[in-house]
Order: sequence, then C-alpha cells, then structure tokens
Amino acid sequence: MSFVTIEGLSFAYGGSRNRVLDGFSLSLEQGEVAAVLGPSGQGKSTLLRLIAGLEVPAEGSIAVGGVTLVDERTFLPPEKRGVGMVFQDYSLFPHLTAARNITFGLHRMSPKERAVRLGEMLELVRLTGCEARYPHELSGGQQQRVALARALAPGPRLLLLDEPFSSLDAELRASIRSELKAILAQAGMTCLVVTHDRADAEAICSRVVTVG
Ligand SMILES: Nc1ncnc2c1ncn2[C@@H]1O[C@H](COP(=O)(O)OP(=O)(O)OP(=O)(O)O)[C@@H](O)[C@H]1O
Repeated sequence: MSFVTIEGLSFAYGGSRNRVLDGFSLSLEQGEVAAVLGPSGQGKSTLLRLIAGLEVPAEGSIAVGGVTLVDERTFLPPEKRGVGMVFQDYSLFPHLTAARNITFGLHRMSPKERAVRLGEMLELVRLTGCEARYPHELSGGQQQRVALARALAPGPRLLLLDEPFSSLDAELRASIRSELKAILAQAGMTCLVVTHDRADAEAICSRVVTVG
C-alpha cells in the first residue's frame, strides 16, 4: 500500500450540483514530491482543503501512513491529521516574530523542546539570525521559508503547498525553486504541490498529476 492513498474523491461546494472533484484518485510513496497541475478553477486548492480536513468530501477516502483521515465512516479533524499546509499568501501572523510564527503550533512541547525545534527549523530553511524579525521585515522568499518552517515544525507526515511561488517575482522564483526542492529533500517530506505552472512543477517535483 502507498504512503498516501486517495481514492474516488468527489466534492461539490454547498449544495451545488457541479462537482469540483469527481472520483479523483492518487497514490504517493513516502518522500515523494508530486505536483498537482491544472488550470484555474479546476479544484486544485479544493483537493488540498479536503486532505487538510477543511472540507468534507461527498464520496471517497484519504489515508496517510496507514491512518484513514476520511472515508464514509471517519472524519479526523485537521489538527489530528498530521498534515502541514502552506497557503498561497503564507498566512503569517504579522504581529509575531519569525520565531513566534514558527513555534506557533508547538504548544504541547516544553519551552526547551520548542527552542531546540526552532533552532532546527531555522537551520533547515536557512534563516538563522532572522528569528527576531517581523514578517514585514523579511523578503518574500524569506517569508515563504518562515511559512515552510512553521508547517514543518510539528513534524507532519504530509506537507501541502498551495501555489508556493505565486507571491514571488520571476527573478526570485528560479532561485527559490531549487532552494525549496533542497529543503523538502533534506526534510524527507512527502509533499503535494499545487501549481498552474508546469515549469515550477517540473523544477521541484518528481511527478506531475493533473486535476480536471
Ligand atoms: N468556498 C467556495 N464556495 C463555492 N465555490 C467555490 C469555493 N471555493 C472555490 N469554489 C469554486 O470551486 C472551483 C474550484 O476552485 P479551486 O480554488 O479549488 O480551484 P483551483 O484549481 O485551485 O484554482 P486556482 O488555480 O485559481 O487557485 C471553482 O469553480 C471555484 O469557483
């Protein structure tokens, strides 16, 4: 069995008869980084929201690492899924420093464990020394890496990235693609990356799947 198994996933928004996803299936091996490619409005973000537990599918199932997240009998809430997500706009807390943003979800750790984890994450995303800065004091690429560190800090089993380059200018994109690829490989993360840009998909992912 694959590490991530999505089978027959269907979904329509609030009472609409038009299905955004209709019988979508996908398998991922552990450590695999795959892109979900497709034009605007085809349901890429919706797929991530279903995996994260922010929407409930009409049909189908999702399992990660042998644990069923959702099927006809089960619905694990988002915080119990072990799924990290980085949104298009990064959704950093503007009033918190980089360090506080990164450690935000680590309330179950002791202060000492939290400090160790923060150090590891800063090193992984190469932001050591920037921990006291607020989001507006960081470049777009640095903000993205803070968002990545925040999603990775609790040790998710699966990471979801929604349009990771949409807020970056073209020049930054090229260097950040390879940086992101290296960070994901170093963390050994299984990752699903939503994008509408085939070049982005091919630069960081070993596999491309399409929706729609
Ligand atoms: N909260 C919502 N309520 C109703 N319809 C929605 C909602 N969110 C998205 N949709 C619709 O569902 C469809 C799929 O949207 P989704 O955001 O998943 O597409 P996408 O492929 O990620 O698009 P994009 O590349 O533009 O982000 C679209 O037709 C969209 O208008």
